[in-house]
Amino acid sequence: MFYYPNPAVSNLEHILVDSWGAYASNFSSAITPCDNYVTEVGLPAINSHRTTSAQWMRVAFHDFATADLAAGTGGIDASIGFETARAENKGSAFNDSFTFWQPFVNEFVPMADLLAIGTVMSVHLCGGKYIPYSPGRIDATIADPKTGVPEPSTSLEETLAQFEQAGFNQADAIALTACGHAIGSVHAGGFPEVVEQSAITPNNTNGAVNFDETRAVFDQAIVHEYVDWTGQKGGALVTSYNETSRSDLRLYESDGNKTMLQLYESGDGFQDTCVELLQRMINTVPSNVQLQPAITPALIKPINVTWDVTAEQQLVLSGKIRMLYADEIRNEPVSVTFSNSYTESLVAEEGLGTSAFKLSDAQTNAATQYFLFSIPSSSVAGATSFTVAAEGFEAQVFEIQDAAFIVPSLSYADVAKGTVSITLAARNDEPDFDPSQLSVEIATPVLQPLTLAPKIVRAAVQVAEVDSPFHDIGYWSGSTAIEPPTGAVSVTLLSSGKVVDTLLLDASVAGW
Ligand code: HEM
Repeated sequence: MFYYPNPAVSNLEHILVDSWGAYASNFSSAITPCDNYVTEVGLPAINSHRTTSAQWMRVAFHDFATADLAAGTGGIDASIGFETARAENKGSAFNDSFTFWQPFVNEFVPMADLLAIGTVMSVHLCGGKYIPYSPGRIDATIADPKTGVPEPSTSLEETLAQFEQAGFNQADAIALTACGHAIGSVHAGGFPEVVEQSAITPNNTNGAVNFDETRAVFDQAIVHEYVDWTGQKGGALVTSYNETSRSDLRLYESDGNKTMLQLYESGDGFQDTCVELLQRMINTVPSNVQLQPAITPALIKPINVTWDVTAEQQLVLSGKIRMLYADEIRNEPVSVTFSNSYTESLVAEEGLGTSAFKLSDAQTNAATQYFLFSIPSSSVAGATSFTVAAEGFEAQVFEIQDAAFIVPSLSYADVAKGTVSITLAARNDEPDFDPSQLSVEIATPVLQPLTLAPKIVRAAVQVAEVDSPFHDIGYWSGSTAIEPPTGAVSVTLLSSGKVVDTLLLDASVAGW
């Protein structure tokens, strides 16, 4: 299967862009609407007063908070998964979030990248601006030996020292905390030292006290209600019955409320401040990690483009093209032209999608439309690329190759048997292509002890030539044992060590 520009960016771009409607990513569905609690369903979810979007941002903060900038350790590396038994990481947010994110982890998408994109999505879908999102984080394999997430009882001096070590000065610490506490609640269930148990009622089963009157909207209300002393007055960490637990009050007052007043007066500037600080937070990574350039929404995106063999033994190139429109869907034709000159005008599917993105200062959210194609190999023989063109779009070229590929309909993970079976197809009539140089590797995300973040187990698959229905294409098959996968098993086909094809098997909720 061809992933553009690569499997990691293709997967993560889907999460970023496809928010609602046709092919909405199951990731954003968890925080739609923004007060949704995905861990429970129906009335229990509503009465829980837990907020998945808020939990995601809290998890990112706690993973980040043990960063030591000078030492180059910690930051967003999903080590928080190993650290949930620490008193400083009380509450259900960590296990709830990791349980939800687990099926999305695969060889190309580490838990740490999901942790970061969780904050981007919560802010972006729930009223805030887009935090430029760069992938490339690496999952920790052990707990961060360093502790130090601020708690409600932590002294001001220690709290500021903890932020300082992670690269945030006093003004940053105040503003970042106000941004974080723009959504969500403090729960008496986990924090009886902050919220009195009387807050727990049949309609509020965890005794949630919201930070502001707009619990699930990423807005400035937290700052207004604190400064104006209205509504929730900044929330339970300001007003707690227990003076020791008034950590937000101590922090906000630590510079004589200067930062909070500046945020108050900055209007929309609050959102920009949050973008800047939250971006710094999610981009704080161990010094050996190199983040990739920020992902931008693809205006033209080929999806699930692959060679496959039909039941009638016909070799076909199929897939879809997602078009992303800044405003209205245009009913102009979309065409695909192959490098051998074969061209087709594509027909749109009925279902439309909506993105949380607004493109190039458009007033409305961007919209998506999908175009299917399925083309016999005889029409595109020898083609090495295809060009997608449509009125109002710059035409884009996407590379393909047909020397060798993993056959999707003949490759599968059998979870009950604990095996992966792969069939690959390769041309045996091309003088400069030698099928004997092909090798297959798989990478399986599996459970590991002490954290809900899967680890990736790699294995080679030995293949042997088998019968093929074609005279110019040979088949090679093989299988290998795997542990139960938690997400998509990735299959990589290499020719003399160079990747020629990739296929994610059983992507289920993480797929298209
Ligand atoms: C002095 C610093 C901080 C302290 C002491 C603190 C403490 C807390 C506590 C006790 C809760 C309640 C959790 C629960 O009941 O489930 C909470 C919630 C939350 N915190 Fe913080 N926090 C701090 C800074 C931050 C920062 C910097 C962020 C993010 C940038 C953040 C994001 C959140 C969010 C989103 C929630 C709501 C979670 C939910 O509704 O489930 N916090 N915080």
